[in-house]
Order: sequence, then structure tokens, then C-alpha cells
Amino acid sequence: MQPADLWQQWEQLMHVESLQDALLLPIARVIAAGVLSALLLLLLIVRPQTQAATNTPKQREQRGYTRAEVAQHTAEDDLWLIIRHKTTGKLQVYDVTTYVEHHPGGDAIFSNAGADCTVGFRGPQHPPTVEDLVEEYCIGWVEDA
Ligand code: HEM
Repeated sequence: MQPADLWQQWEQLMHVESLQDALLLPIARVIAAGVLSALLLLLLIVRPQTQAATNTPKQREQRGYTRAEVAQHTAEDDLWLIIRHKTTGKLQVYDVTTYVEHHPGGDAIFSNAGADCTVGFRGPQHPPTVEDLVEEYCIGWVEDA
């Protein structure tokens, strides 16, 4: 197709009266296919992130864990922490694996990985809202506290 043809089709497209007429023009079909592909691509990129953000461990059944069991989870793709709950004083277990890559404090989240990190967690770097955020990752409590 020559640039002149393209221009002619573009001019025609600008003067069509209905969507059906527009879709008779090849240029309109190319534009429509492009827009649909872009939307599909956007959906594929955005959806997994939304799922990661909403599929937090809180939805799992809560249970008790031994400290030894928690200590098995110290890797970037499998990170558990113990934090003493601010109001109940109970030692809780948190699976923060899906949060690690979003942590604004980077690798600091690994200090005391698989163990009690209450002191580090309650440092001045964390605003009070972090207390609510972390509860989304609670999977239970320490049974041999
Ligand atoms: C051992 C445990 C942790 C340590 C030592 C730690 C350390 C830090 C540090 C040093 C920062 C400051 C980053 C900066 O301003 O440059 C930070 C920020 C932050 N951390 Fe953690 N973190 C820990 C666990 C967590 C957990 C479990 C969560 C939530 C699930 C969390 C949520 C946040 C948030 C939301 C901020 C940003 C605070 C703001 O608004 O400025 N952290 N953390």
C-alpha cells in the first residue's frame, strides 16, 4: 500500500458516519487490531500483579508453628518472620514472601529472617500503618514461644 493510499483511507475514515462503515476500510481494521492487541497486552501485564497483591497469606488457615519450622524459611522466595503483636503481645508468624520485592526498605527485611525480628520491625523507619499492612501476611502463631 502506497503512502498516498493510506492518506486517502485516513481522509475517508475521518468522514465515515458509523463504526460499521469505518470497519470496511483496511486502515481502520489495522488500527482496531492494534488497539485490541495493546489492551490485551496491558491486561496480561496488570492482572498477575493484581493477583499477587490480593492473594496474601492471610487467606490461608491460621495455625501454630514451632520456631524450628519458621527457621526453615529464610530465602527470598520463601521468607517467614516472627513479630510480637503490638496489642496482644502474642508472637505471630508472617509469610512475607510475596511482599519482599515490594519492601521499600529492601534487604533490611532479611535481618533475622526466619526468626523474631520484632526489634527491627518496630524501628523508627516504619510508620504506624505498617502494623496493619503486616497483618495481611499473618499465617499463625509461634506455639513454642
Ligand atoms: C526485619 C524486618 C524489617 C526491617 C529491618 C525493615 C526495615 C525497613 C527500613 C530500613 C525501611 C526504610 C527504607 C527507607 O526509607 O529508605 C523500611 C521501610 C518500610 N518497610 Fe520495612 N522492614 C522490615 C519488615 C517490614 C515488613 C514485614 C513490612 C510489611 C509487611 C515492612 C514495610 C515497610 C514499609 C511500608 C516501609 C516504608 C515506610 C515509609 O512509609 O516510609 N517492613 N523498612
